[in-house]
Amino acid sequence: MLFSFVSRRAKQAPLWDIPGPPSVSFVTGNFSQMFDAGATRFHEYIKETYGRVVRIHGIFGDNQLFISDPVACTTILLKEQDIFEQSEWFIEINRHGLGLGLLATLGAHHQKQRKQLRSVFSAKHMRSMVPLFHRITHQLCDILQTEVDGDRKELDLLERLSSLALELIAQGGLGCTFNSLDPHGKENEFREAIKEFVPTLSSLVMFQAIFTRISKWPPRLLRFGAKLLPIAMLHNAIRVADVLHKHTKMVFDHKKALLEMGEEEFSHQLSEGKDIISVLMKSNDDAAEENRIPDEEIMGQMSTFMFAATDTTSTALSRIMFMLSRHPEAQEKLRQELNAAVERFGGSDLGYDELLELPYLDAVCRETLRLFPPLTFVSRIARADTTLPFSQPVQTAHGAISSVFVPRGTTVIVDIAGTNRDPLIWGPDAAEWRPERWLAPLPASVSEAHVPGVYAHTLTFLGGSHACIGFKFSQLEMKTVLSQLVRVFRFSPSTTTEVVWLFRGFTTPSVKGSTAVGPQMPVVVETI
Ligand code: HEM
Repeated sequence: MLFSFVSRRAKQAPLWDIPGPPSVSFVTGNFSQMFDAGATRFHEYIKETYGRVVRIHGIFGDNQLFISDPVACTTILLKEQDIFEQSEWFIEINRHGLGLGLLATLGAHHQKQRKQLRSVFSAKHMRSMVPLFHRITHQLCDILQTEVDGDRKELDLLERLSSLALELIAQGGLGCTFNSLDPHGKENEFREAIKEFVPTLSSLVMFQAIFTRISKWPPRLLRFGAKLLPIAMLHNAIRVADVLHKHTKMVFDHKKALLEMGEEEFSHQLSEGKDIISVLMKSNDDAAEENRIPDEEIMGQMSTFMFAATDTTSTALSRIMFMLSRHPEAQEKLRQELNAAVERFGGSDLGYDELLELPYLDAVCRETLRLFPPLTFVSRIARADTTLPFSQPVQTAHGAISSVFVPRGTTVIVDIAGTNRDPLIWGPDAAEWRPERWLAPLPASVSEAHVPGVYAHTLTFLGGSHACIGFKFSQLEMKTVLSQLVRVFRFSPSTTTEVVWLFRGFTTPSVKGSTAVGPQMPVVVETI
């Protein structure tokens, strides 16, 4: 272990020349700055100061690259995606915590799973989700109406939008409910376990090296060993994983029993059998034996979707509502577009085609997701020695270089936010929130940059084989929610508190001066 550490440091010599911030700790390098509450500002600072390719220090002087160069990103995410893979730690911890879903597989196994899931995330199927999304959003509107009581009131919108996001994926993804939007709904342990998953993962980071080495041990043995150790966070991780497994199994078994009773019974579910997992199970049932997805993997996808869809969606929705509350003219323009569409189409809820054809609604979503991607970076590890090319020369102490040798084992971090707000791509106003930019042709620099993302020339939903599989689902959720909220209510900033956005894995809102209370986003809500 020591030998491989030392030999990797020696092979990393070419990386030492890449400019970057000084290390602040011999043990943890720049990690505290990379991950603490002010991390987003640090990420912006190092890009502004050192450029699109930055060397940062990891544990014990490990050299890592923080990259927003589009050509380097294309190599990492597309051209050499088989070399730049998720770390073993990420894959193994997800396998133990969430099960054998998309976040726990690589290579051919992962490709096979993506293929199996393609049709359930297709536009054809997404269309049938819209009435369900509307029904859930109506529930939120009813709650807000009761709270506002025909007047205006300051409310923590984050809490309401998080419950909404959870219910959208629970019903749309799994066809079950957590009663998150029921004012009398009881605490639900599955819901709590989903919320606890990210903090639990973060608490285990210090066991990363040892866990990666023993993760293939039989689960019973691992669990037995962990329980013997007097370490509360390990016991907590086992509890969270057990709750997730217990509930996904319960939902799965229920669906399986309905499926065996026949099509009619199956369609009597909350989602009328239109949720993602029901569609998957139905097509699996119809598939030839050799093409069937094992039950264990379907259950793994269930926890994976719950985990991947909840905080990302609530963060995105919160940021959109935050920006609209601070830009009343944009909010009014959106409201007018929505009202005109409802009048034109003669109904109160806009359908799939109508939602997708509204330019300003689309511009508000694109601009917010460009400037404030819920996941601001992703990490990959080079599984083999390779060379990373750049779009423009990087200045080092020994002259300009147009590529760098990256030895096996090096961590590269794709700076999603930095790429999305790069002034060389988006122009001098790249850091401004300006939905209007999407209503005119984009500058040539945008298409010429060839950013390897699946959405709107950005990396918000990433690109390559691990690109977000739920990005169409998520687009539709956001548009459906906005189409109702903005027509029924007016939103304005809190008059008593200031909201600050802090890094907690996702960039989440808090009240300045009371950050210890946890995430919240007070906004004044007024009935129109
Ligand atoms: C605004 C909302 C969302 C954003 C910004 C987002 C972003 C992302 C990103 C950046 C990744 C790549 C992570 C990595 O490779 O390390 C990803 C993966 C993934 N997302 Fe999303 N996501 C969102 C919503 C959703 C929703 C609603 C679902 C499910 C219905 C979903 C399911 C997934 C899954 C399963 C993966 C893993 C894909 C794979 O590894 O093949 N996401 N997402």
